[in-house]
Order: sequence, then C-alpha cells, then structure tokens
Amino acid sequence: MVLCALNRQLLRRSSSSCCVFMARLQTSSRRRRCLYSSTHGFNQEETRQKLRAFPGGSVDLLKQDSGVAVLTINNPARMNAFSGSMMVDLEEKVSQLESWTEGKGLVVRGAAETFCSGSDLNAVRAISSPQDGMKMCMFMQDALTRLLRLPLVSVALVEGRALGGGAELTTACDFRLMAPGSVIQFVHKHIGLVPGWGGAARLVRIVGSQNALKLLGGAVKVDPERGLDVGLADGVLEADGDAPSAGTHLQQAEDWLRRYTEGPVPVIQAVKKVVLAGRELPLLEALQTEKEVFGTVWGAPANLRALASKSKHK
Ligand SMILES: CCCC(=O)SCCNC(=O)CCNC(=O)[C@H](O)C(C)(C)COP(=O)(O)OP(=O)(O)OC[C@H]1O[C@@H](n2cnc3c(N)ncnc32)[C@H](O)[C@@H]1OP(=O)(O)O
Repeated sequence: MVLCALNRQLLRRSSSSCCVFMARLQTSSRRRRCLYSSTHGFNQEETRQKLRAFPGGSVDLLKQDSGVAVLTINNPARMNAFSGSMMVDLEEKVSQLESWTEGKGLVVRGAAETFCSGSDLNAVRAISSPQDGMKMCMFMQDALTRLLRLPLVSVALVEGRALGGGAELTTACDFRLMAPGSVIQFVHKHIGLVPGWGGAARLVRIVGSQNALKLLGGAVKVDPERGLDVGLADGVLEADGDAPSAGTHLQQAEDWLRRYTEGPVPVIQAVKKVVLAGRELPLLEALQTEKEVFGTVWGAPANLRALASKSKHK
C-alpha cells in the first residue's frame, strides 16, 4: 500500500519535472548552438560552403535497432583523410545523432580497416590562409565537441592508423579500443602544427598533462600496449579471425560496448549526462545538472519497475 502510494506520488512528480527537463533539452537541440559565433569571426553556414569546395569521401551513419549506431569515416583512397565535404558530413551526422531519442551507444570507425589519416593534405594546402584555417578549426572543434557531448556512450574502434586529426577524433569518443597492429599518433609536430580540432585539450583530460606533452611533443607512435599503459586505450581487441568466437573487430567493439549500453534508453543517456557534467562543469554546476538529470530518472518507469521487482545486486 505504502509503496503503491509512493510510486503514484513519484510518477506524478517525475512526469512533471521530466517534462520541464525534456522541453529544455529539445529546445537546446533545436537551437543547435555552435561553440563559435560571429563574435569570433565565425559563420557556420559560410564555412560549410567553403568546405564543400573540397569534395571526396563521405561520413556514413548507420542507426541500428539495438540503439547502437556506427559512424564510418569513408575515404579509403586517402586512408580516410577528411576532405572538406567530409567535415560538413560529420557535422550533419552529429546533428542527426543529437536528435536520436532511441540512441544509447556509438561506434566510430574508419572504412577498409584503417581509422583516419587526419585532414586531407590536399585541402590543407589549398586552405592554408590563416583566416580559412581558423574557420576550419572552429568548425571541427564544434563538430567534435558536440560528438563527445552526445548523450550516447561512444567508442572509437581504432584499426590501422589514426594520425593527426584522426588521432584527435579518437579523443572525441568516451572510449578507445585498439586492434592489434594499430597506431594512434599525433603527428602534428612533424607538419609544423599542433592539434586544432580540440584534440590537445581532450588528450590532457584523458592521459594527464605529462603524458599529453610526451605524446604531442614527441609525436609518439602509440601502439595498443603503450595505449593501455598511458590510459589512451581502454581495451585491445583480438586479431580479426584469430578467435572465430570473437568475431570481427566491429562485432568485438559492439560486444565490448554492450555492458555500458544495456538497459533502458533514459537511464543510459542519464548516465552519460551526469558523467559529462562532472567532466566539463565546475562542481556546483555539475551538482545542479546531476540533480536535474536525477529528477528525470527518479520515479520514472525503469526505476518503478526495478523497485517493484525487488532486485538484488549479488
Ligand atoms: C588539425 C588537423 C591536422 C592534420 O590532420 S594534418 C594531416 C596529418 N596526416 C598526415 O600527415 C598523414 C600523411 N600520410 C601518411 O603519412 C601516409 O600516407 C600513411 C597514412 C602513413 C599511409 O602510408 P602508406 O601505407 O605508405 O600509404 P600511402 O602513403 O601510399 O597512402 C595511400 C594514399 O592515401 C593518401 N593519403 C594518406 N593520407 C593522406 C592525407 N592525410 N591527405 C591526403 N591524402 C592522404 C596518399 O597520398 C596516397 O594517395 P596516392 O595513392 O598517392 O594517390
């Protein structure tokens, strides 16, 4: 009786707070606020047009019924280097994922068993003016920041090479899994650059500033063993075909991710949101966000079902 009354109360309370929060989320995703604006000399639409002038390849999105999507960087003739139009593609696919209400997880990988060799050097040469370089940098920082902020648990599946901007892309995922023989390398120094797609800021948060300085300053080749050692890799996959039960690298990555994506969509998305808040916000703001997110799951159907089933955590 008491439990039923409490549940009814919780349901009423949670549905109203949930509505307010969801409305806020929907509004913010409709506005799709970019990191940069005209005050930074940035116009997203104009930059899109400029980037489209460098075509080639694509970024493909497959949303699956399991709630796990696969994003494929697809330009094998150039080791999956990012052409300008692929940068625009990426931003559009991130937008689609931002409004995917059924999503729980994301695997980011490259086509043809290699991850991504960074920016297309032909485009880099063609847009070498400082102003246009800044615009490309702001565009990609925005796209990759929004990728990391998706309410999905994301993993970069690194096969072959992740170089330059490709290495930066791996840091825009929550986790990195490396296949045998794969390498993550911030090669920027060798071409007189530093990361510009947000990769340095994220790398410091992942491996700490000492390790980040070593990896960037030495343009170190990070193989799976070193990746685990410095904390850049979260796991190493078995060689494709070595253990038939293990399946392809993509299957292995999806299996690995499942332990974090199993469960109701609102709960998985809420987990990602509270971790993101803790990662990005000052403590008081993070606590407030945690409270708001907590309000969306407290007394919600998954919570009520679990309470009613008297589950034990043995
Ligand atoms: C803020 C962003 C900063 C950046 O991302 S800058 C770009 C950083 N990336 C690089 O410098 C990578 C340069 N590429 C390489 O080092 C090598 O091509 C790489 C990836 C190690 C592969 O070596 P190999 O296996 O020997 O193959 P390969 O060199 O023959 O490459 C096959 C074809 O792919 C092309 N390719 C590879 N990476 C590219 C890139 N980033 N931009 C444009 N084209 C690229 C390469 O030119 C070659 O094409 P082709 O067969 O000669 O027509």
